[in-house]
Amino acid sequence: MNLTVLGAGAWGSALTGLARFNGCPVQAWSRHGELTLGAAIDRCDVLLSAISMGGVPETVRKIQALGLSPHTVIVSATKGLDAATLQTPSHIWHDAFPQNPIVVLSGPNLAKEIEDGLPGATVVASVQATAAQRVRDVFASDRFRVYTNADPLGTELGGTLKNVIAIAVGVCDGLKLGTNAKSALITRALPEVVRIGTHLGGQRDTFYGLSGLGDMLATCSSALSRNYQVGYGLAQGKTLHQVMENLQGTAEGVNTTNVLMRLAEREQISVPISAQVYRLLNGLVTPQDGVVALMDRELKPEWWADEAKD
Ligand SMILES: NC(=O)C1=CN([C@@H]2O[C@H](COP(=O)(O)OP(=O)(O)OC[C@H]3O[C@@H](n4cnc5c(N)ncnc54)[C@H](OP(=O)(O)O)[C@@H]3O)[C@@H](O)[C@H]2O)C=CC1
Ligand SMILES: O=C(CO)COP(=O)(O)O
Repeated sequence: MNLTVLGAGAWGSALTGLARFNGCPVQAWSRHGELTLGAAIDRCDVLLSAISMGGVPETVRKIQALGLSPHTVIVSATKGLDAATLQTPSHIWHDAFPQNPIVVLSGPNLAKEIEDGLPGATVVASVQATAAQRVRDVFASDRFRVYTNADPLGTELGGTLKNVIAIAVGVCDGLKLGTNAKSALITRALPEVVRIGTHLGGQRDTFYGLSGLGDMLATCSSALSRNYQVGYGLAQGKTLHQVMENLQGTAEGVNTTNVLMRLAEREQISVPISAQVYRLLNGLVTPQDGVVALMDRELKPEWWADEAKD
């Protein structure tokens, strides 16, 4: 099975390494490399995109113009939301290539740990089980367990929404608010992610699995996470511009937060934690005042029978 990986950033490189470890022939394409996009997509069985969200629509358009075999399985490993359409990356791929099987790959996968050969697990999700299984077999090894799942949207949204929460948790740690506060924040963020994700069409159980809770725990508990680093830097009094200038790689949560707030307003979904992250990123609140706003919220039962309530 021939694999082409689009994007030679941290995640694309780690996934290329995992496939090569399994003996899979891999071509890695990046816009600055020597391999042309035409040659990269020619005769590939699996085309995996690890391009950051901002580059997905442009790359999809280029591949549409070149033409892609309808038999090629497309794998989206991007965790973001498109600012123009408010869509997920796999939706953009599906709209452009409706004949092709689409698989989402997402999980608690800090690229650096995978590059270091540490054990980990992920989810490959598709409405076409055989496509998910083919992708599983490309990446699964004794260092990387790959689970299949039939809910690509829920899998993708879990990986995307946790980036917003990782910014909030970075703030919490940057302000040295303690382990109790951090545990409360992550735990209360979970129903928020479930509320948004299920409203948008993901299945509830998916958000409690590897691609939901699993990825939230990884990203919120590691200083390797770029999104966590954004929150941490803001809590130290840096401006967003200063934080982004010094960041190694992409922190999708910044763009995702802005897109999420537009979605939440349009769909009337209550997102109290994400709303404070939005206000912080847009200079409408200080980190300290964001904490006060969350602590001052009306007291309520921990669980509502109606999950749409916060
Ligand atoms: N790093 C991680 O641990 C993980 C990351 N992800 C997700 O994977 C995605 C990529 O992350 P990561 O690899 O870390 O980010 P990086 O910043 O390291 O790499 C981003 C990649 O996207 C490419 N790219 C950006 N814009 C364009 C464009 N217009 N056309 C073509 N290529 C483009 C970059 O190319 P160039 O180098 O030429 O700029 C680069 O290869 C993100 O959505 C992230 O959330 C998911 C799981 C783990
Ligand atoms: O998605 C990730 C881990 O699963 C990587 O997180 P960051 O993008 O915050 O580094």
